[in-house]
Amino acid sequence: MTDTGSLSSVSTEFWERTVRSSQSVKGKMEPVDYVLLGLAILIFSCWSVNWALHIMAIAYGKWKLRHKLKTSVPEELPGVSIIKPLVGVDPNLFENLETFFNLKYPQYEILFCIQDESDAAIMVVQSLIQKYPKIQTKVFIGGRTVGVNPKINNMILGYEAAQYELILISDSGIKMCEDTLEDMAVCLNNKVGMVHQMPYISDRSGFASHVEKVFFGTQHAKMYLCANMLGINCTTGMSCLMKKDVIQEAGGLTAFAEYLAEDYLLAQAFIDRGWQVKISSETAKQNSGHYSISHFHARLIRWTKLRIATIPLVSALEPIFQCMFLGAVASWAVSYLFDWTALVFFLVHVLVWFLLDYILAKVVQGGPLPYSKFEFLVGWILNETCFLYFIFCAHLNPVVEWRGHKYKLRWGGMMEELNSQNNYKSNLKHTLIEISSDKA
Ligand SMILES: CCCCCCCC/C=C\CCCCCCCC(=O)N[C@@H](CO)[C@H](O)/C=C/CCCCCCCCCCCCC
Ligand SMILES: O=c1ccn([C@@H]2O[C@H](COP(=O)(O)OP(=O)(O)O[C@H]3OC[C@@H](O)[C@H](O)[C@H]3O)[C@@H](O)[C@H]2O)c(=O)[nH]1
Repeated sequence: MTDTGSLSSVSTEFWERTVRSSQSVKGKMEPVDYVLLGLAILIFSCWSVNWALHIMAIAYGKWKLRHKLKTSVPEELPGVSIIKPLVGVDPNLFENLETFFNLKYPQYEILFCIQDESDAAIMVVQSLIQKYPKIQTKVFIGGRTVGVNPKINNMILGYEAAQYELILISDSGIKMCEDTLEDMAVCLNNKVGMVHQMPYISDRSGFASHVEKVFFGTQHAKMYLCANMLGINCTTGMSCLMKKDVIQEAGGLTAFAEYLAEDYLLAQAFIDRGWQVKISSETAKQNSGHYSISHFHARLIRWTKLRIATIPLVSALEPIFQCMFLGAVASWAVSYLFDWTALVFFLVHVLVWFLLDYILAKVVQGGPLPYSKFEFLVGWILNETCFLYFIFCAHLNPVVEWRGHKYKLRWGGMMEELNSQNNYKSNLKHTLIEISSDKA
């Protein structure tokens, strides 16, 4: 018998056995039995796909995150305008911003965009500019209202003043290594128009930080790596390098100012114009000095709301790829299809998932994990059990709170500010404080 022949005889056997077992349990097949049978097979298929995603994420992570592209002529890399949108100061802000003054990159400028004129971030930035007078910098305060998204309003002056062909949007909490910018820039070519860093967490002390690290190194990394490997847009804009002319072609940053998920839509604009969007080999080191479990959970709920409004279909599928939910429904499916014991199946499912996540966490870290196995276990259980609750909370209330302002999300990802009488439209100041000397 040929391979195809044996395969089709196996699948016929599976069907006959499945139908027989359903019939033997329930007597003659009723329409509802067909529905249950179909559902059980669908769940079992999703369950099988899930393991493929796990393996794919580990393999792709191992390859991509360790496979640095290099250029033999770094001095020929195009100039980069780095936009840093800042709101407030945290204990790590100075240290994080300082890493941008120490980049090993031939030509770049840093465009600090500070939302409020009374923000203490201005002092932090000024002291760094004084410390590194050779680095090209500009400071913009107050932004300009071009839409509702406050990050875009804040960045717009910096964006318009950018003089180089590449733009790096880099959130306030990001810490760079000396070669991070080069690592990103070498990924761009005549096919790849945008490169972003997969979100991760720098090594900070404390359980709250470990929980975030476990999340970004496991369930988040799994989907992020798989999506990127399959060419599916899954872009978080905390550290994104892109070609300015493509953004201009899409209408400039202003074109995204009505949306909360401006990062995802910006990447989509590149894809729609035939450009590829890739991740770089280094992960984004989020190193905000303010972190706690409640802050982390609030952020994940905000992101979930934003995904529900922007890409409802994907969001509807999200619970299916959660460990506990998938384990529970798959346990029912296998007990229905094969008469397996649901509880034993569920426990084995959770154990294997946990072990694969541990392997993935090590791959993403790329070195020894800064937490113990016990901390990983507790953080993992917390993340896996809370996620369905986040999805529930996100569905319950479409109002998003971001840096002290409230926004209501609409289908399609458009947003509307709720407390607009307090918003910063009223105190806009388009101020350019200082332009330092050119880099020597
Ligand atoms: C057979 C098709 C199965 C599709 C399954 C889809 C299940 C999606 C499950 C989880 C989603 C993961 C989300 C990744 C992180 C997003 C973080 C985030 O919310 N960032 C926002 C804030 O910066 C940003 O604005 C939004 C980004 C949108 C992300 C879009 C996610 C699409 C993910 C698709 C993953 C597919 C994996 C491969 C499936 C075969
Ligand atoms: O009102 C605001 C809020 C935020 N921001 C800036 O936007 C950046 C990201 O802010 P946060 O760290 O609070 O938020 P997140 O890390 O959750 O952002 C992430 O999710 C939402 C997307 O729109 C962002 O592009 C993405 O970076 C920071 O640099 C912050 O200073 C503003 O400039 N103004």
